[in-house]
Amino acid sequence: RRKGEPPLVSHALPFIGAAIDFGKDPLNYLKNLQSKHGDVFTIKLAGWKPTLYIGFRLILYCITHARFLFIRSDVLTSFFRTPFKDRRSDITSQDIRNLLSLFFLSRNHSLAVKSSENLRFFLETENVGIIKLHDFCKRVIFDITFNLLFGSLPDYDESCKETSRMYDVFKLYFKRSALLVDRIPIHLLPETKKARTEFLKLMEGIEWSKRENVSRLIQDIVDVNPKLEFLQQRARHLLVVLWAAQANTTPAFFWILFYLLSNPDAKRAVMEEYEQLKRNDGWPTMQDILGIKRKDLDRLVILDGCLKETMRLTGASLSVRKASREEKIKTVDGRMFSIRKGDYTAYFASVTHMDEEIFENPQDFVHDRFLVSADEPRSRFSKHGQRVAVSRAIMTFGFGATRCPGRHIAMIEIKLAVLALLRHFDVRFANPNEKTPEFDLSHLGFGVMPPATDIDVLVSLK
Ligand code: HEM
Repeated sequence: RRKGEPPLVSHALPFIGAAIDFGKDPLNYLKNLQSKHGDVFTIKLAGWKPTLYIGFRLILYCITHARFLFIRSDVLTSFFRTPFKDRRSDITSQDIRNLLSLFFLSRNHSLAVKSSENLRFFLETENVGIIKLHDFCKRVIFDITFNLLFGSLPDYDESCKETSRMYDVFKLYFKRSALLVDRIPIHLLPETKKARTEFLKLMEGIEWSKRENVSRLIQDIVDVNPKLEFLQQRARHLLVVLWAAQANTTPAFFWILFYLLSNPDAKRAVMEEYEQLKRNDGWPTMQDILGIKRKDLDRLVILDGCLKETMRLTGASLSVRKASREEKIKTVDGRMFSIRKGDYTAYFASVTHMDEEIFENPQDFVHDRFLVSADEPRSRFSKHGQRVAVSRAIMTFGFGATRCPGRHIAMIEIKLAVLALLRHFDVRFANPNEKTPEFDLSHLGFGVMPPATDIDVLVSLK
């Protein structure tokens, strides 16, 4: 260590360093180190050495290269402007069809009808069915994301088949993809490698000129290099975007459903608020549902609060930055730390999310934790006597210039999916004493941690 640099934690295992302890129980491990080394320290973690900030509200100088990838607002508008003309007579309820098409956010509301095995099952049979909730969420989010970003084929049935084919391959790739992010070489994961090769081929084979409603984001990527020799690179880029758009949205959708099902008061409050707005106050009716605007959704403050609470409880993003020059970091208590050019720095969101000074009983799901009344300040959270904005208190989407560019899409998508499902279906735990599943820690650091085990839910048409 040079003078002024953060303390370097020593570990019993030289290369692996903190990887095993961090992987087992990250929050307590970091808190323990904090009590020994203070708010800023450097650990060794499987070959790299990130400097971690533990204290909240450190003053961070800008030490990153900005890696912008904006999803343009026209993508959002296109969600709502696209007509949905595929009306099928074999759907059980007009309402479901309309509402589901709304949340599938694209002309091809494929999931509503055919391509989702689960939904098709209960849409077509109207029977009570038991489904695996996490599997269901994976399928739903893939359908939404793929059709939203990549558009769809003009022929409805062909489009549904294509989505199904893509999903079957993607799910094999997705299963172990967390290990790739952890830099495990893909040749050690033969099934994942095979699925990736197959998926890239499917991507390379897409005939873009024949598709409808391709999002601007994807169209721009496609247009950047239309030449044949770059098809493979382009396919890889597309795969990364498709992955990023689902890896966290899927578990977030799972967890909000789980918490709402576990907290009847919360579920009731969410649905009552929705029904009331719809009844009284200018919410678009089913007929003009395409006129729905983001500001309409923003009025569902209870639902918004439940989603924020979900993101707080399950979000474990590790925001990593590489110093592009030598820099000094100043903490709120006035101490300075030197960071070398090329060093990695990291902030682990759970440290804030589980901070007892900011959130009372941080382990609990409190559905109205983020609700404020008109006469209250916008945020009631504070640390060291200073107010903490909600956008700072929840860091599941990361922070700063590289904060997730898909965060608004994700929030809208999840809210609409929750409303559509709970409005039209009775959803209950198959086991009334269902316990909260453990987190799958292999996703630690990415965003939202998925459940380690799936749960059965009982679904029937209302
Ligand atoms: C609940 C859902 C989501 C969560 C929790 C989430 C979280 C994150 C986080 C933590 C990052 C890294 C931010 C940082 O470095 O500070 C990120 C990056 C990214 N996310 Fe998301 N994300 C979600 C949904 C989405 C969606 C729906 C899309 C696309 C439509 C998306 C696209 C991306 C992309 C492209 C990046 C890389 C940005 C860059 O490197 O500049 N994400 N996300």
